Amino acid sequence: MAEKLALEITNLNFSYGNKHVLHDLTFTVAAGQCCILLGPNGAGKSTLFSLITRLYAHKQGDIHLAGFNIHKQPLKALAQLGVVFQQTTLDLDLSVQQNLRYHAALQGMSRKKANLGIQEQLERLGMYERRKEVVRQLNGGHRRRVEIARALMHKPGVLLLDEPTVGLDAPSRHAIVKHVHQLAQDGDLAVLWATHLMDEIYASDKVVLIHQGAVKAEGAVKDIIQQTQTDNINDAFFKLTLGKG
Ligand SMILES: Nc1ncnc2c1ncn2[C@@H]1O[C@H](COP(=O)(O)OP(=O)(O)OP(=O)(O)O)[C@@H](O)[C@H]1O
Repeated sequence: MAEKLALEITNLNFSYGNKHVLHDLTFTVAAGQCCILLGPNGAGKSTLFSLITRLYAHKQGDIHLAGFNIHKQPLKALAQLGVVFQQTTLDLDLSVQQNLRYHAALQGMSRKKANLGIQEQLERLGMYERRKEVVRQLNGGHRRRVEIARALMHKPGVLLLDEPTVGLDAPSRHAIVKHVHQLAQDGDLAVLWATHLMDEIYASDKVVLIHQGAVKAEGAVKDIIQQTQTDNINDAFFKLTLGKG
């Protein structure tokens, strides 16, 4: 059976003024797939996320979410998108539940639907018992889980996470990585996870390696290792980005 494509990036180009930073980027993420967007600092990961979320508009290439072109059918396309940004955007003085209710109200969800969504998402992330706690009291890892729950409340088909483990300690990082992989596996959720940390990659993941705004390798972890004739994804990364290995 053909894969159901949730995110399609096709020949995408982007410049800041006359600085051309994305070069003919093309790759796909299927429903149920966890795709690691791996790239060193300055590779273009955040720029790509800004284009997918329509913070910036691209002039060349296409982005489709669940088959909807983000230029031609922006509302339908963006309804398929959940995003966890690098910087936290929770209100620290509100409880977990209040943060999520506020977000649900902005999305135009009824109170009943919001409550059901909040319960469902917080339970999946092991945070439902903590819904009445003020966010300021939560550690970084638990705050991240609340942000993931918030991003999933409207049941998007695609979840973008921009370096979501920055600043977290090792156990919290490990827990977030595990949770997100589980979310992709359990549902039909396509995950695009930007990172430069190799230990966040599972063997079952798809990897898109970008460097200087261009895709240098795309595929299953084992295929990239084979293509680069290296022993592990770490060495493959260094070979493709530094020409070493
Ligand atoms: N607002 C901007 N104006 C001009 N150039 C920019 C701007 N934002 C990013 N860039 C440049 O675009 C390129 C890609 O940057 P981007 O932030 O997308 O990379 P990144 O992979 O997200 O890096 P990091 O891991 O450091 O966040 C870099 O050369 C960067 O200097």
